[in-house]
Amino acid sequence: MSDLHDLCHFTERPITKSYITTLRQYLKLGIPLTYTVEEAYNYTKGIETDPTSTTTPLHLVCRHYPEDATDDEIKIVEEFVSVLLEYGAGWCLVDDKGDTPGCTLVKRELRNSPIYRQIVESGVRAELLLRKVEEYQVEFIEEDQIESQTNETQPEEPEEHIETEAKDQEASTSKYSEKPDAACDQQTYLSTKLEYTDDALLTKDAKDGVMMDWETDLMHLGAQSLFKGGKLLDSESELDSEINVLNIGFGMGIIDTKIQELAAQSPSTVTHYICEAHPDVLLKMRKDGWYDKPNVVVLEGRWQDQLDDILQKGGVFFNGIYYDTFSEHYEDMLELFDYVVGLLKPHGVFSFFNGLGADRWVVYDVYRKLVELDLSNYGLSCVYTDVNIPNHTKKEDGSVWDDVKRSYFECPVYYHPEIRFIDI
Ligand SMILES: C[S@@+](CC[C@H](N)C(=O)[O-])C[C@H]1O[C@@H](n2cnc3c(N)ncnc32)[C@H](O)[C@@H]1O
Repeated sequence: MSDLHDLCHFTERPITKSYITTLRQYLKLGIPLTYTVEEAYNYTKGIETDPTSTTTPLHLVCRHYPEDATDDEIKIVEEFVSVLLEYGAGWCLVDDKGDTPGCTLVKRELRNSPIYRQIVESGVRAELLLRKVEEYQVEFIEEDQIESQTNETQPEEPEEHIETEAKDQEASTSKYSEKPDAACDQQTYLSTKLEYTDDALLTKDAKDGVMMDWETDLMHLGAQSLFKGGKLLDSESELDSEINVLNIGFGMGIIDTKIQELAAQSPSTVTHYICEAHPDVLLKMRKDGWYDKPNVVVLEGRWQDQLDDILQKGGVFFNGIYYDTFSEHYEDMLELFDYVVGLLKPHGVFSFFNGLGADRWVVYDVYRKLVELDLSNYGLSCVYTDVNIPNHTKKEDGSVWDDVKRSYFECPVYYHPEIRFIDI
């Protein structure tokens, strides 16, 4: 433990400006505000191996932020956190307990605190910056490379991008794992055998949860949102005479079954498009008679190809589009937004299964904002309904995740998105 770490314990009360002054003094002395408890420990013990966790000063602030802080003290802590963030505190580094700073606040039930909001905003900024860095393939040069480059007359191209050590200790921001397996690589997934169980669709060998029936209520909400796009503009109740609904990703057919139910109740003719890429799922759809249902159009293949086709041919526009696939990433969804603006009717509704970053609440909150920002660039606005999801982690005889490789949803609340063109 160093003086910097001690400072983050807020043992001296009240918390006054002197905390900021001292923090800035440490900065002047060249102490990085990202200095971890593990690094300090290793330094004092003469240990040379790299630590496996990163308990940063920001973690300590989140652990020791006093619950009874006065308004004046809260303002100082906010300023303290701003300085930490300005000087590189990572919003998604994990500490010795496997928590990010935001997770620590969630555990302390301080999700409504201003510093939680600061961390979420910093997460949004970091993700946007990271995207730009990746988009423009910005290369970082290691210090020793800089030295060698400045010493040499013929500068060499740096051979590889730097992988920061911290990367291994960051919380995952994607729905599924980082390893090149069926859960994150489309080509691998599409050639992986699947199996339907009583309450789930899994990859046969690795037991990745492709779809699980605890999501049923959320799928019903999704289906209802799509039919809201059946109403004509400037009308309380007048419906399109022809309603087109598109669901991307059949899985267990939960949302499609609900769409069929709502279509049967609708006074308008509803054409129900289903886009599905996996051969095992297509086989199941055929066996279960989906190909024979009137007004159902099965688009066999990846949405990337199928929607391109529809857009090229023209003539079909949707009142509702729902997106819920597997082994795709946020970048894929960003690509989908291009098709959404091209294929959604002016009064249509787009929705998706929102599991973005949902293995940690703070990451889920960061993605909530990112999605809003990204959609606004397409002239779309997103309204969330917060839904409690009781019992999604438990069933009578254990957890719903017992037979599944890893849980992909750990938040007690689901942010159900309804997306429309702005000003509609
Ligand atoms: C999570 S499940 C969908 C569950 C569905 N919402 C339900 O209510 O049961 C994901 C489905 O998307 C399909 N899929 C994955 N990538 C796809 C893609 N690029 N295009 C079309 N379908 C895809 C998978 O094969 C799988 O059937």
